[in-house]
Amino acid sequence: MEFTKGHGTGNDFVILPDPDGALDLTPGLVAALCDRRRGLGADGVLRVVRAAKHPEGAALAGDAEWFMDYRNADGSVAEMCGNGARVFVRYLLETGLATPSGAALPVATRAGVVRALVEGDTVSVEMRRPQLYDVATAALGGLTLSGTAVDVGNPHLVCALPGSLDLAGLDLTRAPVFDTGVFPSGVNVEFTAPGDPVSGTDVHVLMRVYERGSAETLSCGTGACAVAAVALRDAGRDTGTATVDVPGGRLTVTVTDDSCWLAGPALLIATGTVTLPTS
Ligand SMILES: N[C@@H](CCC[C@H](N)C(=O)O)C(=O)O
Repeated sequence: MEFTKGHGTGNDFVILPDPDGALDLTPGLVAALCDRRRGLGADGVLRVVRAAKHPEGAALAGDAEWFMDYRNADGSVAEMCGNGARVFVRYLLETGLATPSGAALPVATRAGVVRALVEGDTVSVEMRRPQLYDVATAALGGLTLSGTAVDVGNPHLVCALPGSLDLAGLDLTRAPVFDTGVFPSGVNVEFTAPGDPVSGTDVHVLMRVYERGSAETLSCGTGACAVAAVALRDAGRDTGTATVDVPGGRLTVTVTDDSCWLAGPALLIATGTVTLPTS
């Protein structure tokens, strides 16, 4: 099987070209590819399939030729992956599956069509505007934190740490416990602390994340969008720009009246072939 490896701010993916949708991408195969000791190692898999050749893609594609079939490292399916979309677009352009033009490139995802612009190392993706919809808690060890539930196509819970706690000191080796009544399909949990002012942006937030299906990752693009929307709300704003620092680097999020732009580096680092047991 041919693969490419790529990442966006350290959120890493195995990319599988499958234009005709011929690959039997089982949860077991995804988990084997993402295994960091016995496989290639990744936070998730991006299957590159022509929208018309994928049962979900065909219904969702609109004007998009390509469908991003995203899977978490444990093999589960997710609706959306912000960093994945940015890496996916880098892959389409570098392999010639899409042609660079001044116009934004549409990509179909389970959360609808997103549109991407590329400038040097930076890939920006326009996604839906995050919807803040509830208050919920996350428990981590002996700590219970209140947070905001946010829909970015996939589910998030954004919890600000009290000033007395150090973000870097949180133990994210175990999954936070959340309310399954609020999040029946699971949730990605972001922990945040305020950052020092950054010129040109309205808010600056430091974030760590425990992702549904992938455990702690170095970055989560949709998580950064959720965090930005909550920080802007807390600053009394509906729209604006946020700098979100994650363990893997820096993302910039711009929330507009009707959408959300996620910008940051997206890189391809290797290509090769892999053979793994499929069970
Ligand atoms: N890392 C991604 C999000 C991937 C999906 C997530 N784990 C979920 O299950 O919803 C991103 O960059 O957005």
